[in-house]
Amino acid sequence: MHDFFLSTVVLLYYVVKKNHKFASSTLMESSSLPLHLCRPQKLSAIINRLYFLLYIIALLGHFYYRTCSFLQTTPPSKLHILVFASELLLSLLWLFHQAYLWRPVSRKVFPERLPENKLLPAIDVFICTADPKKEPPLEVMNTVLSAMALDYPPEKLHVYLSDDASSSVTLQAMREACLFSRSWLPFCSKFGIKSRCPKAYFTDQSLEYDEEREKIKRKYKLFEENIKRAETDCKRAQNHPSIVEVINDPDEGTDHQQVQMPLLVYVSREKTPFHPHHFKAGALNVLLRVSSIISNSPYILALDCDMYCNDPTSARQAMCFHLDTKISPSLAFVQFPQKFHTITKSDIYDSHLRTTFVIRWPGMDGLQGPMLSGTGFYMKREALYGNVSDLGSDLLHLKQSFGTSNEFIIGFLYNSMIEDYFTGFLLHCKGWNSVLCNPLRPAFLGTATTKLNDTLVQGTRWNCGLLEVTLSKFCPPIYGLSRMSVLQTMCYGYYALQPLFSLPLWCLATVPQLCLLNGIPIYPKVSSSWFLIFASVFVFSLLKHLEEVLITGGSVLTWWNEQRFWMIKSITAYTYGILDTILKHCSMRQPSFLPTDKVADDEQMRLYQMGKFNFQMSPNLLTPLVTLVILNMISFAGGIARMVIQGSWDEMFGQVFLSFYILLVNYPVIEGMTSRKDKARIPPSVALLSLVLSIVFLSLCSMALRFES
Ligand SMILES: O=c1ccn([C@@H]2O[C@H](COP(=O)(O)OP(=O)(O)O[C@H]3O[C@H](CO)[C@@H](O)[C@H](O)[C@H]3O)[C@@H](O)[C@H]2O)c(=O)[nH]1
Ligand SMILES: [Mn+2]
Repeated sequence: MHDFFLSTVVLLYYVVKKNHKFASSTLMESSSLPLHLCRPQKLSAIINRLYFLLYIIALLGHFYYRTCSFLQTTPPSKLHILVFASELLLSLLWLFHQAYLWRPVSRKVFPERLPENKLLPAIDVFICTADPKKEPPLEVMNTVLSAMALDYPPEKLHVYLSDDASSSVTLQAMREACLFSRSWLPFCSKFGIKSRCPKAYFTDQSLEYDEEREKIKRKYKLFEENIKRAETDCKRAQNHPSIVEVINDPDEGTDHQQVQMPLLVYVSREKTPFHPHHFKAGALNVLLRVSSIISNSPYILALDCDMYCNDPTSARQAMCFHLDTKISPSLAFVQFPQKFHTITKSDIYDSHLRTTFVIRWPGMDGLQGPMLSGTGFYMKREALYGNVSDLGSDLLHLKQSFGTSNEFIIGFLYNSMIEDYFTGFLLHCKGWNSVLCNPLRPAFLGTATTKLNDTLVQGTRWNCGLLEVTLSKFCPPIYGLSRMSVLQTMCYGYYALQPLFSLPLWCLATVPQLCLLNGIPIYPKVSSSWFLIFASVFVFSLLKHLEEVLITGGSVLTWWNEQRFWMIKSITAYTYGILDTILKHCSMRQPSFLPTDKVADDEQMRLYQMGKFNFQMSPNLLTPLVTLVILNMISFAGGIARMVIQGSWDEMFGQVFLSFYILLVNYPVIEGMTSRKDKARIPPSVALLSLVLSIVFLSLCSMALRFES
């Protein structure tokens, strides 16, 4: 039986090999055919530019009105200045965002036109894990196995796992995974399996099982049990020596009669509590150095430990760009969009990051290329070994920021919590390009955060990371301007300023409301034609967002959820991102990168799937949000009363509507305070505290206003 199995595999191997020869000989004849095509999304570009024109006219009208009314009232009121400043900042961010919409493109690849296997370049796969509790070794091994099973010549594939926890369980799991891969890899190629992450493959209910499939399933179960048994004593060490273990060396010859396998290496770098280890960027740089000695492949695929390969052909797809001599000299990386398998249709926490991967990256792809996104990219190793001189700084200083090696002085950059954005930015500044590869079948699938608290903590970390770059000498809108095109600079500028969204949102959720309660109009009268200008600025931006969502396969519900979550994020994650950065600059807080939880308990998953907000979270994050909602409830009720009693609806309608809109969008928060009785509702203590805070704020400010006038 065993022999039969082996000979089938060997036979298959030769058939495949022969086919490749055939394929490559046809390639020779058709070598003029392109490996990929890039098509501008003409219709989108036309719509976007028309919208830009229309909107800028409305905005200019808006500014004109504000300026005139300032000139009429001397001195202009402080509250009006605040509101206008907020509107200006929002407009600036809007302007930067237009760069993404200017020239979107889409691409198509033809992997079947690639040269024969022996001409393909080698690839080192880097997988990072940091915490066996939050990132269970079984899941990590599934990612490792899916990478080993990539449809690529195995002798040209080297898989490295970096374990920042230095967990013996993970190391043991690697050995188990290596054993299992000896059955799994031949099985995948024999049956041409598309879904090569074992867990994903075995949970697919639609599969029919024959004898061989049953056999491999049993082996997987055994593998799973072995790891699960060990998982019970997972520790996350902070103080440990380094370990580099070659788990499977294809050259060692013990496997000579078996199927050829990729090299598999376990790496755990040394860590001491007194020496900064720079989180994921540090781990990636260690992998860069270790791999440069072992395999030194010219290309690198980086994966987060939860991002398994969902399409084994991604490497070949990426090579369609890297091997195209027309673009390859300046091509640093091919980025695949992040996609997730844990997301429900309603996606209440906007975990898809739809705007990023569906709107912004294709937009940048039409310029100099998308930003580096941490995972799912094929990078040219050479691009990371930068030319130091053009950073215009002394070597010692650079070593402090980027690590102590002379040879590998650049690698992934350290000064920011989001090493991907920062590293990608400097690559683009140095003239490298990138491309987005977004095939129909997702190349990689990961776990998105499905808990509100986690999503916001992650958002805080990202925004703090963004600000760290903005406040450094590499401030994107300034540093980028002389080094890349204006549009590409605007794209980076948008992210550089993104945390600042919190300022206008805080302002517009409090100041017009305060004014409403005190009878101070902020917006033009409904009966005046200026009102129309203000209304169109508001309505057009909503409609444009709706158009984008619908055109890219989303629904009205997606649009509404994204509106809400943008507000929530601005008030919480963006705000705390700013606060964290300030604290860090005053050395009152150490940078921290706690990995997100890749496992969800049943209760949490149930809430998420029902589309119910899970308010079990840090009160620090929840209180500001609830306070603003309560404040708007008060101003809305007060505003209606004022309109009825004084008949001032013409003057006050804008502000009453603003409060109403904020309440409407944030209805889940109101529901969480009032009608919900479950464990994940808003705790009454938080609601009470928020009520007190909003009353104190409103009364103090109202008193100050009276006092002034
Ligand atoms: O000290 C650390 C901390 C994290 N990680 C690994 O980094 C990866 C990403 O961590 P995760 O907790 O999943 O963070 P996310 O916020 O989901 O990561 C996103 O944002 C990061 C930048 O903040 C990018 O590096 C990631 O690729 C991107 O998916 C995981 O594989 C971790 O194991 C380490 O190796 N060492
Ligand atoms: Mn992640």
